[in-house]
Amino acid sequence: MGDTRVFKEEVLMKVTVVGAGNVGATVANVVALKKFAQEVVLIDIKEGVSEGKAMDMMQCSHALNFDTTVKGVTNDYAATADSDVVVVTSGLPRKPGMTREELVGVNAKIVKSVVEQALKYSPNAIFIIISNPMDAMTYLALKSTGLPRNRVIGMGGMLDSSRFRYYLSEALNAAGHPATPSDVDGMVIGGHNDKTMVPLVSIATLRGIPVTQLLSKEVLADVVQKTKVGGATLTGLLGTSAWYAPGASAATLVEAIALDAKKVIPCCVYLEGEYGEKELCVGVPIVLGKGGFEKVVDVKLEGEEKAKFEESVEAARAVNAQLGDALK
Ligand SMILES: NC(=O)C1=CN([C@@H]2O[C@H](COP(=O)(O)OP(=O)(O)OC[C@H]3O[C@@H](n4cnc5c(N)ncnc54)[C@H](O)[C@@H]3O)[C@@H](O)[C@H]2O)C=CC1
Ligand SMILES: O=C([O-])CC(=O)C(=O)O
Repeated sequence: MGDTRVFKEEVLMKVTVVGAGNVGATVANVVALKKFAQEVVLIDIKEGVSEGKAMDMMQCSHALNFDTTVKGVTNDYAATADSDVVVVTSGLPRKPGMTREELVGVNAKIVKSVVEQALKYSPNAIFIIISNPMDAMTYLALKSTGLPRNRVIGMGGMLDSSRFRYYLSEALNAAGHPATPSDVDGMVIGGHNDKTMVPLVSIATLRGIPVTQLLSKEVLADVVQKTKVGGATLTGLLGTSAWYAPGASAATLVEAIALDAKKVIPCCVYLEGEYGEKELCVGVPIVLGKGGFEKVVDVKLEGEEKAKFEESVEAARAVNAQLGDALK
């Protein structure tokens, strides 16, 4: 079968994934499949679950040809020491009928405690926050650790943009323009919530052709609405929230860091005046490379999209206000 190792000396990356549930296990699995990391440590509080999932993944390595070591541990942060990236998925998922924001109280305690423990053992790590409500959890992780803002990144925009591309491709196909989600370019910014995320219709394209030239206003409004409630739709179908696309999206962020890819990806980061905002974390396009986020990319927002982004910022601030004592 030959040597399939793809590690370069400078890409000997160690990744910790906190939470070995649906999303965390998927992140670990996709990171291993992508073959850029030397080691993935999966950690959970449930006895045996991380160990079992890691063992199951390692037993894929022959069939799927990867050399990453996946290790599972229960509560043993020493095993996570010197990780380059820590992905935080620990916490409750929502059930059908709930909003992500309803998870704020219970997940704030979990996220604060795991970030503090992980940081003790991996003082140089970049943190990727997944737990919901993600924008508030990213803000909490940043404020409670005092880390520089480039090392605390929330994942939501990558996933919401994938859903936007998916729904755009469906609408394009129905209108007689053959398209797969990967033929479509589209970005979602703002908060990761059902009501105020901002799919940027004005700059979405099918292989360079503006979708506004191919789809009616009514169809585009429907695509936007489906994108916004994409997570709730899946939660209704599954009885718990989604994991395949969330896991793949998080692994893609880890990969961009590992390979110093300098990819432009919408992520939730702390703003210091960009987009006219400060003192909160919300989704905007950033350049992602080995130092974490290297810069915020400015998209000139106009008209309705600008107003919608401002609404989204206000919604994110309102959830941050509920963090209360967790921020102390
Ligand atoms: N940002 C995003 O785009 C997305 C966020 N999510 C969020 O990710 C989180 C995880 O979702 P799922 O994996 O589906 O849930 P899950 O219930 O399948 O897994 C969560 C895991 O976290 C573990 N956990 C709880 N407290 C812990 C602690 N203190 N330390 C370590 N592990 C702990 C649990 O034992 C469980 O195994 C939820 O908050 C969900 O809302 C889910 C999908 C997308
Ligand atoms: O919908 C949820 O609660 C989980 C999530 O954030 C997503 O899938 O977008």
